[in-house]
Amino acid sequence: MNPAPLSGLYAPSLSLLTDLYQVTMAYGYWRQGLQDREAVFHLYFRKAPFAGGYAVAAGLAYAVDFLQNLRFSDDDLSYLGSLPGAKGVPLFPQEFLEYLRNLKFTCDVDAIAEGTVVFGNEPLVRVQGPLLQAQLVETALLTLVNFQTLVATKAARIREAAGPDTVLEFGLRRAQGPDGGLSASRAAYLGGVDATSNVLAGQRFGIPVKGTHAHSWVMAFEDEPTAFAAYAQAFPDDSVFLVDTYDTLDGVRHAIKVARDMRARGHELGGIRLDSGDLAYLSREARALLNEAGFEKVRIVASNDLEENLITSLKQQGAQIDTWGIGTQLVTAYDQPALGGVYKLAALRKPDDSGWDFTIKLSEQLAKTSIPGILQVRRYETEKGQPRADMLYNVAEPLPAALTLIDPLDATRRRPVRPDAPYRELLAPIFRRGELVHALPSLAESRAHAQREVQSLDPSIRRFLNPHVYPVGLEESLHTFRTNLILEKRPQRPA
Ligand SMILES: Nc1ncnc2c1ncn2[C@@H]1O[C@H](COP(=O)(O)OP(=O)(O)OP(=O)(O)O)[C@@H](O)[C@H]1O
Ligand SMILES: O=P(O)(O)OC[C@H]1O[C@H](OP(=O)(O)OP(=O)(O)O)[C@H](O)[C@@H]1O
Ligand SMILES: O=C(O)c1cccnc1
Repeated sequence: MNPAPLSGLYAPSLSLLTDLYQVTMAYGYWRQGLQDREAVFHLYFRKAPFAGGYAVAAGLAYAVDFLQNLRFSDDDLSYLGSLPGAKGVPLFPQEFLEYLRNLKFTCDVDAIAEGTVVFGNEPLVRVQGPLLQAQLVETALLTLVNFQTLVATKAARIREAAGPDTVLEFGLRRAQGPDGGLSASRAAYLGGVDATSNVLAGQRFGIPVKGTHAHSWVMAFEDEPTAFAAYAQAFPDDSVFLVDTYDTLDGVRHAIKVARDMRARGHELGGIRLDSGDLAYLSREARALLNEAGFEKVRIVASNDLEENLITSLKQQGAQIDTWGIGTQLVTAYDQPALGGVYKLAALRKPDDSGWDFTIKLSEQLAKTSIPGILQVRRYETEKGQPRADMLYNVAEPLPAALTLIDPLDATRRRPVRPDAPYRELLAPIFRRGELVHALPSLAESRAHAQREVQSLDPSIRRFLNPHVYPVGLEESLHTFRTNLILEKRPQRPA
């Protein structure tokens, strides 16, 4: 089941979830009669986030929901019609608004499945269709895919650090507003956390919901043992006590006392939570106290501004923590709050329909120069399914028999492709002529896919510190074409 992830969160129609310039360009194209010229855009980021070696694609289900519902309502049109230009005349004439009223999304969309590991320069989404439409959806696609890919990647890193431990996402209170919280909970689950404290995300996406209690629960009673006992009365088999309100190790002793009473009544304490102090030391001490008292199975949850590097360090210090509660750092992607995904025009059908004009955006930096063509990503893998290298190629041109990958940033770095190397193509058809042609996987399936994908990467690419750079190359004829196009477009100024 795939509930429409955006429904009810915002205005009845989300078609204005865009930058004004998409609408002004749409009007301009319409005036020029260019609205139906066939165009191809790619959505991609340039560099994996968090100085990491990979990203986990996410947000496609939101993008599909958005595109399926792309229609301008009467309210949308009257709002656009109310916008004044500088001289007080309406920015958009009525005839254009009538055009928008009848507009239906008719593009082809190909995309990389959520949960797939992806690298810089690889199109996560490719939109091909009438120029006006393909341009119009830029901003929404970027906002939907950039943030979730960022958070799913952060979650995958936290999962990597936590190993087999349980990871709970606790971020809603610190998230960037309601959808910052909701879509972060979704992306965090996709990227590998086990459960969320966010009840709306549980209801909407079927994510398991879990939690403990706050300090205020303890503060609302005369003392800590009374508070724990009261919580155990309410949840005799589902209690995790927060033990650090006054003194952590005294708190553990109080939890043990109440756990004994629970056991006498046939119930078991689920866990304790540490939320301050030296988590390595306190968790070791807590584990020793619990084990001595015969509570080996009581879990130790830790929270307090945790992230992947702290988890790694705490494990190295011998922390006895088996459940990690992660809020702020995960849902706000604290160390890199935005993924710089972009959406670039890469091909335009020639006016006489005789083929394609491939387009390029130049930049002073080669890293920011776009890649022309109608791109597919081919992932070469070992027989065991470990990714070895990715090749970007232009599906509109024939592929040569002998393939060579060329590093887009350094043409001297080349790799010939073994003719029999197994591969898979990452971009799959999602929409054809505006019709959804792909059965989206459930969130749980995408999460399982993400875990397999990240696990399949070599540890040198997964490590946090100076990860190995995964090879992504341009197919040689694409590289040559791009180089020539750069030379053709760049002004050659005399020395
Ligand atoms: N053994 C440890 N090694 C490294 N970092 C730790 C360790 N124990 C805790 N931390 C982290 O140190 C940071 C600060 O914790 P600190 O104990 O200084 O303040 P605090 O416990 O948050 O205080 P407060 O009582 O205000 O919550 C947190 O991010 C916490 O997760
Ligand atoms: O630290 P995070 O990763 O964001 O995890 C969520 C935090 O939210 C709760 O704290 P609370 O709102 O009570 O604030 P405080 O513990 O930071 O004082 C909880 O005790 C965690 O510390
Ligand atoms: O359930 C918890 O322990 C929890 C939930 C939200 C934020 N911090 C902790």
